Amino acid sequence: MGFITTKQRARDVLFWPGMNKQIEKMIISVRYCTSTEVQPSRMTDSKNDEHEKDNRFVVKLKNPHLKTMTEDVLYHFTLSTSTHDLQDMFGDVKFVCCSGSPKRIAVFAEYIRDELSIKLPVGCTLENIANKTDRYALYKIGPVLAVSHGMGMPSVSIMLHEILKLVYYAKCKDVTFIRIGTSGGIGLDAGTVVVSDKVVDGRFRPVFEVPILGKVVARPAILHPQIANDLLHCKKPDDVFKIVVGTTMCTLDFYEGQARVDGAFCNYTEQDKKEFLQSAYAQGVRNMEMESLCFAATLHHADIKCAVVCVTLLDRMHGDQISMSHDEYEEFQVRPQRVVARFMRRKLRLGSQASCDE
Ligand SMILES: O=P(O)(O)O[C@@H]1C[C@H](O)[C@@H](CO)O1
Ligand SMILES: O=c1cc[nH]c(=O)[nH]1
Repeated sequence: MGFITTKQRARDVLFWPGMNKQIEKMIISVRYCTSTEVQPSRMTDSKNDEHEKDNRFVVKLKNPHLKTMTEDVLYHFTLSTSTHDLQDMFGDVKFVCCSGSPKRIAVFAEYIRDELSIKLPVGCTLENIANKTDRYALYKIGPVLAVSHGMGMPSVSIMLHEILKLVYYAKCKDVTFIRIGTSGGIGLDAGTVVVSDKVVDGRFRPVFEVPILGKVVARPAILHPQIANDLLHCKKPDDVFKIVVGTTMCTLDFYEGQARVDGAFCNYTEQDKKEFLQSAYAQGVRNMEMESLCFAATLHHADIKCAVVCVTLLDRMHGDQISMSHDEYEEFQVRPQRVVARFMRRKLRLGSQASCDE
């Protein structure tokens, strides 16, 4: 769990290889305020019990080497299979929600705690589980893991390798990953929430290319259509923002990669840029960001359902610079979080069954 009492925060618990499992479990249950202390999710009826036992839903990884390792260190999260009981800490995770910025993911963790009515024990605060490193931030809020991934695909890829191993060692079942991001919109008002139905690279190709052992391996980037559809239906009539579905272009860079003319370099004209954006729009592209391709391809490769939901910060048809006020930015970035919260409440059967009620 991601909860540490203020008293406990000061002293660090020592774990060592070969530590008696019972002692280790006790320490972890005190340190992370185990799931018995938070309100259990309502996915516990008899139908779901059967589902829980069904091994088809367990996270499996296509790496035979993992089975031969005596210890696996999830280096960028300062977690390890020999110092942490990952199953005890994370075994009940159903959703992994990801955003670029550690600050935004911390806000999301607090927000989702309230939305899912997760009760922290008296004196406990939500704590960054990866607080010994400044690479990523990681929070656990009942069945939700909230993790930051930094900017760009290399950073997302490292996060995904380690979080996928985490959910694998934790024996998590039926997990869904959702990227909750910001993006540049194409032909959309700023503040629109885009649910991606497809992701493409800067050349309109729905594949993520990874050079491995000197050869390019192309992994198809595929999102889960049903989840995209469910997210889209989490719209409420009184929302002040639109939710649309569209293709997301994932680029290697924020400036030239996204046809901006305001980077340090630019050897094309405003007209060239306009034509590129118009051509993208004609091909169904509604926003641009920098992580979705690696996200969709890696999770599809791991046979895990995933979705991408991003708010647009500007309409790229009208300019390149993002110059909104801080308050507007804060309000915009919470919009996709609200949609995802409704979706998770619905899946966890909290509140009304009939809709994505908040
Ligand atoms: O998850 P976020 O909203 O941080 O992702 C987008 C894409 C880039 O990483 C970054 C550029 O500002 O924002
Ligand atoms: O224009 C934008 C805005 C946010 N993120 C991007 O990648 N591009």
